[in-house]
Amino acid sequence: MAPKAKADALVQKSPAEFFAENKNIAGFDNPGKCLYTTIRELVENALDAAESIGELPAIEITIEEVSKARLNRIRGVEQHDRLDEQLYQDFETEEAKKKRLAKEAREQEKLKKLIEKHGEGSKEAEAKRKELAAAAGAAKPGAAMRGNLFYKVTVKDNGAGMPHKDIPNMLGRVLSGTKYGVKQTRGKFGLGAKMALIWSKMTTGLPFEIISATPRSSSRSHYRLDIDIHKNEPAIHLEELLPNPDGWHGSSLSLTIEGSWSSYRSYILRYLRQIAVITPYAQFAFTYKAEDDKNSVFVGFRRRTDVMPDPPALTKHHPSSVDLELIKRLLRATAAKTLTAFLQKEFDRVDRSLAARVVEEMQAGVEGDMSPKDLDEKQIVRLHQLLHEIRFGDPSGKHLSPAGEYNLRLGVMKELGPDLIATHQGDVRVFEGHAFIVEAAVSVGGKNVKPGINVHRYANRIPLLFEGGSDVITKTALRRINWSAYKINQATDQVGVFVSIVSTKIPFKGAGKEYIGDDVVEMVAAVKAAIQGCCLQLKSKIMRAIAAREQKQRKKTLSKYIPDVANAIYSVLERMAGTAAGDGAAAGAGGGGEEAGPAAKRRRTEGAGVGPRGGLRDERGLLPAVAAREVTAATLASRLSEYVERIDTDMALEYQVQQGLAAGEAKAPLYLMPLSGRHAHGPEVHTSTCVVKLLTGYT
Ligand SMILES: Nc1ncnc2c1ncn2[C@@H]1O[C@H](COP(=O)(O)OP(=O)(O)OP(=O)(O)O)[C@@H](O)[C@H]1O
Repeated sequence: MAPKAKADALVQKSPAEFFAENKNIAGFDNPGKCLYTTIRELVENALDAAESIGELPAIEITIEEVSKARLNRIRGVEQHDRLDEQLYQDFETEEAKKKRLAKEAREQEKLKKLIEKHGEGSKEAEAKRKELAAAAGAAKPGAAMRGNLFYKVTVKDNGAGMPHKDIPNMLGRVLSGTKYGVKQTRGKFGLGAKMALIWSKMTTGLPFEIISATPRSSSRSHYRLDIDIHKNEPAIHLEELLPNPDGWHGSSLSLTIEGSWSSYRSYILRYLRQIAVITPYAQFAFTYKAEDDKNSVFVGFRRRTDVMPDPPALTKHHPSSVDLELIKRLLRATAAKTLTAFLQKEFDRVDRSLAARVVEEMQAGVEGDMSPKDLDEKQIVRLHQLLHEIRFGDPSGKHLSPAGEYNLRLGVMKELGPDLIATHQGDVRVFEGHAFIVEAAVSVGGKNVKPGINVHRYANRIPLLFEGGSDVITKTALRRINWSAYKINQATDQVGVFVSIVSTKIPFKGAGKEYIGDDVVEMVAAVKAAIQGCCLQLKSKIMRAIAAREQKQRKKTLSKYIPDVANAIYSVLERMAGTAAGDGAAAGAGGGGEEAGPAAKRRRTEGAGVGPRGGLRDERGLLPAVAAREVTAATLASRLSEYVERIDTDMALEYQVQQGLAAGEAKAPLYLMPLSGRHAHGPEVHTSTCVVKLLTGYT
């Protein structure tokens, strides 16, 4: 008989337990990704903290390798000598070892042959070498473990710091933070730093080390704290106040975690490079301290501007964005005494008269001067329905803080140095009652840019590096833009597409904040419009560049033939000059063969006048000058070169004029000089925007 199934026991989990068990939801997938996400969360907190007090961010990021032996010393664990080697993952039998070594020898032989065939340093040899290095690592027992090491991660900022008493809850309680309001911030969920702490707890067991000071504080808070995952509560190991003699403000947060620098190094550096693009007013100093110093890395991203965008402002909930629960929460928390005042005070775009009209519409005994706390369940439901049915004005978007076209352009120029760049900032748009702005930059060329469309995504000025395939920005750039219409070759041009979305609500898919879904139609349209705005500007630049290139090529081609043409013409002229009296055939050939005979010869030899720009012929005619060696092949070549040069300038000018006319603006040089009493002026030309006085001379 089958055993009787036991009813599943009821278990309750704290939010900390939930996220510890499902850490991939928050971007903590594997040790390498955990190292990356830890840095990301701490850097974004640092930027938010500096910008919140209008301070130009200066952020130091340090990753320090911690060997297992050192970690054990820190944790007070004694050195462990193995008793039974066979128990361990990295144990290898003699036979397996022999097999592995034989295989490695065979592969080395193949590499030798490739070097003989293609040469040392060739693409083929290098590819094989890489393959061997990867295979050698993976083939050894226990390899899966070996890439992962332990790292002490420290991020220090010059931001707002944290109030002493709030630090344990801010950093030791999952889902607690100061960024839940309707405001554009990099952080949102009150989760990131705590996830890093949970990861640290799961892998090294070491606590958070925090030093923080608020502006003008005479002391620095020093905490060593941990999180009780079961209770979702901070566990404080050390709490002290240190003196702050130099008035420093900011925070320094340290964690020791397991990670994999080797596999996520490129992501970490790419992330920093991209955050430097969108935040050129910030300064980042990144140090990787390896146990073996020759593997250490330092990368600095200097501040390129002191112009910081206006900080985002806290705004009110838009009526169409609230759900039933939120309305109840607002009703419970409000200080407003009347329902009309409640609507006016708690919601965006609701003034006194609109609030009164909404109350009127609620009917069923609801009065404007009743206390909002007296609304019963049915009345609240009615209010919720009305807030979603009534047409309210759109949020203004003034509370948002886009990077700005200036910063975006500067950042791209600084990091990529492209040949061409265009930027565009879209209008404020709205989805689900939240304002958003999309900005874009599209660049062509530059250093380290691969051929094709290279998409860089930003949300609330955070670079998004993962899950690009599903993101609204990637999908729009790759599928919804007809690049060839803008003279851009999608496959071969080195195109950088930078799109930044800022909003009080970014529709991220998941708490890891890695990508924005492609299902918000308003966002799809705004992203497309922003990219197209850049492309339109680029198109005219590209067409101008193509015309200039073609012109250069034309000039090069013409110039190439000048020596041959000059020699050919000159040899004809020489013959004509030497045999002018009787060589009708030669003269006919030299004149193109369409006119022959003595009269035509006379016209040619006597010349048809002087060229308008001081040509080759003088009053005696060309042939006597040739006969006297006053005109040589070199003279002809030099005159032809001048002509090609002049045609080039004329064409360029004509092109410029046409371009100007095409763009609806005729261009002419304008000279400005200060007027003095000595200047006499004659007639005046009045236009809609200015008066032009024509100078007639000095008095
Ligand atoms: N470097 C810092 N300076 C000042 N305050 C900080 C700093 N780091 C964290 N905080 C405070 O701690 C809170 C919690 O941070 P945490 O990273 O856990 O979540 P968050 O940034 O609010 O949201 P998210 O999970 O989306 O990143 C923040 O809201 C902020 O108030």
